[in-house]
Amino acid sequence: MSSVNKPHLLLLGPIVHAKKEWEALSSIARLSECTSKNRDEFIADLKGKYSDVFGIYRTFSSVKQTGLIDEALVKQFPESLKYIAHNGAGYDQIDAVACAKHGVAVSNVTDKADAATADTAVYLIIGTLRNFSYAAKNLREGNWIFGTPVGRDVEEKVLGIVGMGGIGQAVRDRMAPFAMKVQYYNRRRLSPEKEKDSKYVSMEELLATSDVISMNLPLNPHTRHTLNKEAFSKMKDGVFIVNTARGGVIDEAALVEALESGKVASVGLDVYENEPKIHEGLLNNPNVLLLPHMGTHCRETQYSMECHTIANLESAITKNELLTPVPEWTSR
Ligand SMILES: O=CC(=O)O
Repeated sequence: MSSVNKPHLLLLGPIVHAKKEWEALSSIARLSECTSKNRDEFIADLKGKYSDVFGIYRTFSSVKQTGLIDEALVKQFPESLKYIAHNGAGYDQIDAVACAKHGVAVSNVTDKADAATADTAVYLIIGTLRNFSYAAKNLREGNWIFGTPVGRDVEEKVLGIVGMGGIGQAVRDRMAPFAMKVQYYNRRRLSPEKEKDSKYVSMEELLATSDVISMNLPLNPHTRHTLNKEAFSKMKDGVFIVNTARGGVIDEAALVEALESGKVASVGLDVYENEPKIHEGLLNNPNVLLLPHMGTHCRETQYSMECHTIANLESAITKNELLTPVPEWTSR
């Protein structure tokens, strides 16, 4: 195939670990890298040098170049654009319904992100229960253990997992050997093979009976602020909350209020409502464990996520379908 006849793939954001695999796509595609510096420039380029683009590889950080892939942006897409392969499990930066309406299929990374994200949740669950973040800071300040509040045992605590997809199940599998009692809420109950020893409960019951609540559901218009003021009021006093999903599934202001009142004993967070901004009430609270959205920040996971995203585009070119299209596309 001569270069002019090959479909045009646009790289939006960096590929760090799978450069060779991306380059290898040049046998079937014309590859280019997005140079637009902001949304206005990107929209102009969609009418110029990207006007024949067939597929886009995008990363979470590329939002700096394009803004959200919302309906307004989708309306600017050239006719030629048929596929967006997102390198990430969560694709809340993309209005996948608007894309589907305009005939653009979107894929995300499915199981490749599960293990590393679940490992992060495990760290946050144990770390918040045991006050490890507080203790580490105290030690560095020369206070040894003095002043570190006494923690809580992990064993026998009831862990409530909200969202029992691949990541939720991986959290369950990791925490069961720690003798936590695992219950979960999911839109649909899992099959007995997938459910294993975890107990399916209503959201109301999960809120009322969990000692630790782990958020593992995607962010979308239905799940925004799943934990809000009302939800916090239904929880046990002194509950622990962990979030490795997306900040927006929790109302951060209501969370800070619940922490300040003691309703919530502590939180372990990897994600925030307005990243990279973090609520002052969290930043200034020594009794919380905060990470900078690094659930999949490890080499092997990032490599396999990049490869998976590339494989989605390869499949788009060779088979005219994505390997892991998002549900908004399959159910359109
Ligand atoms: O946050 C990370 C991801 O969505 O993969």
